[in-house]
Amino acid sequence: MEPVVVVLLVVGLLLLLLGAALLAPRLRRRQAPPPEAPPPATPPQPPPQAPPAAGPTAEPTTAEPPVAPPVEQPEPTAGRLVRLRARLARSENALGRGLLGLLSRDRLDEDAWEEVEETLLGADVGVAATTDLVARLRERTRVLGTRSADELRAMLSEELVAVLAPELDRTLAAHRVDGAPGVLLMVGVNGSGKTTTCGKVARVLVADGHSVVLGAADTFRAAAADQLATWAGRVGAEVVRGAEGADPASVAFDAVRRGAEAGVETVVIDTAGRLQNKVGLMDELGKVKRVIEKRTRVTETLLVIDATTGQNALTQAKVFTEAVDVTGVVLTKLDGSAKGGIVIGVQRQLGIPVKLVGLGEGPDDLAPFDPKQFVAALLGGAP
Ligand SMILES: Nc1nc2c(ncn2[C@@H]2O[C@H](COP(=O)(O)OP(=O)(O)OP(=O)(O)O)[C@@H](O)[C@H]2O)c(=O)[nH]1
Repeated sequence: MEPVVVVLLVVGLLLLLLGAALLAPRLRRRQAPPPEAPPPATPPQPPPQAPPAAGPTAEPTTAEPPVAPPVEQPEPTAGRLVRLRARLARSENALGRGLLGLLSRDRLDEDAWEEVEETLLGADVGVAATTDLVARLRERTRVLGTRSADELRAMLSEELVAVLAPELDRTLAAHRVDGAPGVLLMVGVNGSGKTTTCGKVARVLVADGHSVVLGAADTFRAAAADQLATWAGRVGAEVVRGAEGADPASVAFDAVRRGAEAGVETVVIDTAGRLQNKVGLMDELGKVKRVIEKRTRVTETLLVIDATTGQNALTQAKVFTEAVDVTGVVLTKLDGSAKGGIVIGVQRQLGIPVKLVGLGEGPDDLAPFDPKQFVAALLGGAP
């Protein structure tokens, strides 16, 4: 064999050995066993705890369950008007004291009677009721002759109470009938205080020991449903609401169905009060009522009127009475008005009893209306 060939063979052999030496570890790695099999099952371990805070008494932290807001105990309704009578101070000054001052004049001439008339009209008593009242007072002061302050006060009180028709039934038909919850429908223009009044009425009912479901059928204003939910939460009542812009009638229907399932005493339904279009309003309210009545009867329809909007409120109120069969009036914001005579005017012109009055923004500032107590507050003295 040629020496060159021998050298080439040796070099080739050496290269082969070198290549084998380099590839061997890689091949060993490729054939390595799969990762370790999981250890046998053990009971689940608690998550590792954060190291305790420094200090000898530190305890390990644990998550607190969410805390529901405390359920409030509303004030009883009896005597609320008496408690809130100071809120009528503005009306007391403008109407009560004004009239008493005028009638105690020595000479009640035509000018004096004109002033009495103006005082009554200025307090929103309305023309018809003012004419009646002045005629009655003229007659009685004539018969009475000389008048002591007490006699005058008693006479005025009797006449004001009489013109408030104390014989009207002012009880709220909000209770179960024929095995179904009472249904209270709240209507009125926006801003009159409907949503607030729904909340306050729910409290009145809860205060009297009844259970309530609230229906947020004012789907026009999203905040109204939130507002209602807050009122409900405070007294532990349930609220049924729909999506913003949902059909108010369907929300009202769901609320009534839920109230029936839960066996509550009353379902209180808030509505939107857009007045820009009378036909639209009548259609909407009419439909809400019709749809509810597929299931059960609406036992009370309350018209909420803002006392501070005066005679204008009456014009709007009439639209509602044409749309639905209103059974009672709630006069809100009487605390902010010097025109307490609106109670007389509203009742007289609508022919519907005032059942509740709002005397403030506090949760229990809604009182069952009582003519004698109201007149006593106006004139300042015991009923
Ligand atoms: N001072 C006073 N404020 C009241 C009374 N009742 C309601 N309000 C206030 O009137 C404002 C309007 O009340 P809401 O209940 O939102 O009126 P609403 O009729 O539901 O209004 P919409 O939802 O827009 O139709 C709120 O700020 C209430 O706190 C009351 O008797 N006295």
